[in-house]
Amino acid sequence: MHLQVPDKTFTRAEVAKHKTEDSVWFIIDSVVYDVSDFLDAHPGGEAVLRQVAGTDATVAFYNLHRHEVLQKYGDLAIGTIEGEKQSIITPQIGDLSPVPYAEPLWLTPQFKSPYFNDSHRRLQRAMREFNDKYVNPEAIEKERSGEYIGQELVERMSAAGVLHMRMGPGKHLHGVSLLDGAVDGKEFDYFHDMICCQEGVRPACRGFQDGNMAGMVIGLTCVLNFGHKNPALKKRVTDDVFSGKKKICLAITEAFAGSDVAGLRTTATKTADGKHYIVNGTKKWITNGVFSDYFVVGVTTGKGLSVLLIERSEGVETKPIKTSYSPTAGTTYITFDNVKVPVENLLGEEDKGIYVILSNFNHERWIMSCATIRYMRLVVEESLKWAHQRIVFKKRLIDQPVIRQKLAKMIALCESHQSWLETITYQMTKMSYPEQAKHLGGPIALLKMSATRAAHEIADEAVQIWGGRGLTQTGMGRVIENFNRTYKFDSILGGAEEVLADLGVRQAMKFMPKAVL
Ligand code: HEM
Repeated sequence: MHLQVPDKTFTRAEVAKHKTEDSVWFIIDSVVYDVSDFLDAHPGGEAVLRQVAGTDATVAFYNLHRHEVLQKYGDLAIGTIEGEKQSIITPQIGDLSPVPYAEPLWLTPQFKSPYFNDSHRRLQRAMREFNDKYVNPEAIEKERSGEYIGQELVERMSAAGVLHMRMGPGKHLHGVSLLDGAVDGKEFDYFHDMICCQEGVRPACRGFQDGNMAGMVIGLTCVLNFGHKNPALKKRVTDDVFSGKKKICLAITEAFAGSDVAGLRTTATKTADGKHYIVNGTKKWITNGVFSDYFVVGVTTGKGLSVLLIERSEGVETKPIKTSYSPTAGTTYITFDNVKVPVENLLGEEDKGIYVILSNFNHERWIMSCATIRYMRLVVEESLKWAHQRIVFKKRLIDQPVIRQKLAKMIALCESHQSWLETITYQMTKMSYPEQAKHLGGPIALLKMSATRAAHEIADEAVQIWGGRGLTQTGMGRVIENFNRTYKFDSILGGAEEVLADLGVRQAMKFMPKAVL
């Protein structure tokens, strides 16, 4: 599809006359723009527009702007040049990108994959359309403004089953309408899960990506899997969260303990009548905490760790923490001051909360790998587009061998990690939960560790390709700037790179045969 412009046509000679004080016209990709009333409003200033008045400004324009600028300011177009057609494609809602390597191979028509069936492809199409229409515009707006996700979007995601799908495969999907039947909840597997996760990265707003119910993805799991002691509570919380009425988060890390969860210092002491716990302590870096109603909290209970579901109530205070990504993520410092929690709110067994916490880790780390790897691809796509459109030293960037070297490295890192991710995902579809815990903890830890190392390399190369724009939050380099500023979140959250590397090798050590040498 091309830009929608008025039917009128002009000759190039007619356009050339409009370079006067009162009238400034120019041509971009065969479309004629009258910017006479836009001169004052142009963010790049009036002088630059006057310099190209009456001429074909296509090269100059694309050297400085993203194509989407022309969609936003479509009213400035007054017609096309007689006998000419637009050549630049305007992406439409739901479209796949035609740029090489911009989509994973399984979505590239010429390539085949053993892993994906029709329901995966249907879900991918439906998810992309849904995100393009509803999620991405809000993501871009909220990433910039720092406001939290809007209730209308949360409810729309709830009605479409998008919130449910974010929790991965399971009974919670049975009988739920998922994007108007794009996939049946019973056949939803980890490849569907991967699709939801990877499609969600495309607006390139790392803060909003977490602000968009990341707390639910890691917090509600504990209620679904370990809330059996109190079925009424489990049902109420699950219904509240899936309907979008209430929000939930996972509160484990503290100023005292990050990846080292055994060092937690928030205490839960039973009252004399044995009916309540009294919780005291603090939690730090809690995603979505500021706007959450429910907190899944790691506490010490004397002989070990336990996990409690705590409702926002007297003694619970939350305040935002400023981080290097957008405040829209709702990163929070929480204090619990003599908070009274019914014993029925215990998730799993007392003093055995470590199993509740650990049970979350593999899926969380796998999700983070899906997202990081998809974000890397977005950076590759943007960089390929930019390298073809940016002219420096009288050549396109792509014509410089040094730029092609950088792109080659970026593409290779991206493709190799996606392939590894798909291999592990396939194992997940074939293994029971205990088998996954036994055999995949190590590989998933190594995948996440390696993906974030690759992200580090890609961010570094991409900023070198983009120059100042890779450090500028608005305009052409927006995606690169966001990636470079935020990729570190994934190398810390859910287990730091070094901790995961060590875990991966220690898991392998467990399987070493005794007599190898
Ligand atoms: C219909 C035509 C145009 C529109 C709607 C437009 C709009 C914009 C917008 C929205 C920006 C802010 C940065 C961004 O979002 O990318 C911008 C920046 C700029 N524009 Fe334009 N522009 C147009 C044509 C041109 C042309 C033809 C030139 C020069 C030949 C030009 C030169 C610039 C410059 C130098 C900047 C600053 C870029 C930077 O900070 O990196 N613009 N323009």
